[in-house]
Amino acid sequence: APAASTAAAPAPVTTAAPSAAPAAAAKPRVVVLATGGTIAGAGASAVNSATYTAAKVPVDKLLAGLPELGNLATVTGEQVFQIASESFTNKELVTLAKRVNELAKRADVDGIVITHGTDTLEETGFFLNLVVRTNKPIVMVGSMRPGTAISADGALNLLGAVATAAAKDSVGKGVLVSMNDDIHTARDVAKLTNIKANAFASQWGPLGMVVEGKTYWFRAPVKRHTSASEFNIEQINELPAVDIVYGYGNVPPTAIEALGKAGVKAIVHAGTGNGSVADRIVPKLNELRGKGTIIVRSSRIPAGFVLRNAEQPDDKYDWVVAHDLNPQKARLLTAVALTQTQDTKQLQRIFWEY
Ligand SMILES: NC(=O)CC[C@H](N)C(=O)O
Repeated sequence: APAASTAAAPAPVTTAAPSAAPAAAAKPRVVVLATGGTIAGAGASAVNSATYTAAKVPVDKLLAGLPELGNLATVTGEQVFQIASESFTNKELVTLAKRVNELAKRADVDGIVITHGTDTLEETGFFLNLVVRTNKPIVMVGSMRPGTAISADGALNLLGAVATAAAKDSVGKGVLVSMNDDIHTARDVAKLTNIKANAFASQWGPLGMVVEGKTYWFRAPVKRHTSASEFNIEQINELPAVDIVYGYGNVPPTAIEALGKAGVKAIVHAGTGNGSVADRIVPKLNELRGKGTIIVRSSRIPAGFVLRNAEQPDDKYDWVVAHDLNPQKARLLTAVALTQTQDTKQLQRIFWEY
């Protein structure tokens, strides 16, 4: 058998028998970073599919319960946090992104899986997609039922996520979300259904599927991400204050006034319809814009996109539109972009490109 040092040599063009290098050496190495959520949840009984405590089970136990992972990759686990994802703050996002970045730079890591609560999974995934400069697969995964429930979905989702992180054809596709047999780009995906296992959907469709530990692809992202991003977590230590106000009938200006007083750097307005803004709210936003606050016009509608200068004269008001990003993702892109520029033309370019 050839020495192990020849393993990286170009593949022979003959049909000679494969080298007898140990199988373990050829296996992709995947690190599972655990942050909590239902995938680490536990309930009182097997019928408790929706009533349970999230973030209980440590990563070692999750991995030990799924020995089949060893057929796909050499898997190691690391507990980063043990929280429900609604309690994530900017601090956790930055800490996690820095850890993912460190691991992605290591020669002995081929892919990274992040177990996460589903409530803000799309936010963390999109943030990583913007700031971690790597081509290596980064795959987010969660579950809708705790491991103690009948028909728990966590084990299969985790198997799919490790398979996706281990797959060579996942390279360069940015941060992915592997849930319920689907593979989504973290940029497009959102939690759109509660309770049920098919919680996640992308308005432009998933990228592919993962079935019995094998990936199948049908499309690829066209927006800038990871290695093609102008942002880099190595230069980001904190995020500026950016918050969201919601649009609805009879909305008072109270929340906007409070955010203005709190000194937020930007407000994302989650408007009705095509990002429409109530007549009494417009002057409140413009008053803050006059003081330098960035105004981003998004929509509470989960599909379609906000068209610039429709519904509101964005050029005249010097506002930015969120394109097709939902308000929570628009918050993150605004915060990341503000670490580089305050210029609204640049900010709008960034919203078109990412
Ligand atoms: N299905 C879930 O993961 C939801 C549990 C919890 N609210 C969380 O987001 O962490």
